[in-house]
Amino acid sequence: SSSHKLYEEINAVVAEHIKYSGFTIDDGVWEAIHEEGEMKVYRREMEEDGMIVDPLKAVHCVKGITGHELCHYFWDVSVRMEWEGTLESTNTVEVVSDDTVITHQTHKRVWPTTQRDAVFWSHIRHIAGNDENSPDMWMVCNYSTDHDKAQPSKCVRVKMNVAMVCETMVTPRADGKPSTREDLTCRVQYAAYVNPGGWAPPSVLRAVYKREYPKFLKRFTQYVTNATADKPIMF
Ligand SMILES: CCCc1ccc(-c2ccc(S(=O)(=O)CCO)cc2)cc1[C@H]1C[C@H]1c1ccccn1
Repeated sequence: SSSHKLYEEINAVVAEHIKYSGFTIDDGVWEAIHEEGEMKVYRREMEEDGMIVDPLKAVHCVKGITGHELCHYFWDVSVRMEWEGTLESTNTVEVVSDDTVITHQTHKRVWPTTQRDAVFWSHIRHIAGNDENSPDMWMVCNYSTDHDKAQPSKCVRVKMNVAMVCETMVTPRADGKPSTREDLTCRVQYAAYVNPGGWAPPSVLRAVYKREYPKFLKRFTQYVTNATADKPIMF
């Protein structure tokens, strides 16, 4: 229930991501590391106590799906192993409410770094737009948290703050018939702040992120396109 102690933090993190999801990348500070069709991936080089904590931002445009659908599949832990190629295991340690779960997941080891795991709350939210300058958005935030049911493990625990923010464009049909998937475009903004939790060779980490983030975004959006193709539109 929204009285749960987490909601104060959840609301603050959501507000922060809405503030920064202005869908503008001030090119001066963000370095493009990957461009493929509509997908553009950027990073800023940043270190904290000698550790690489490069913030990552990606924008994408996906035809034929809605922001609600993309966020639903990003939030739904039960399908995560189907699209997240770097995951070794995932375990839901608490269902906080019907829009918030706490998950403990381990990532496959990325040689030569030590294996990582993450414990985070994952919250899905619809932000109803009321006019042009406050668009209708769907958002999922994944934010590191502690949980006594998350077994201590051999892994190094990462700290992360991730947001998937989506807007849906529907082109009105000339014939006034109900929209079909050809009329849909989902504009995606993905932001990730991952602190690796322990030292790893900077060059290795930067190479991993440069390789893995575009791969994950491409594989995830393809997964949602396939999963929704023959289903009614979830607006
Ligand atoms: C040493 C750092 C290891 C490492 C820490 C963290 C993550 C990571 C965590 C969460 C999310 S997500 O967007 O919330 C989707 C839910 O899984 C994406 C990535 C990935 C890696 C490693 C495995 C690499 C990677 C990097 C980027 C994308 C996918 N995998």
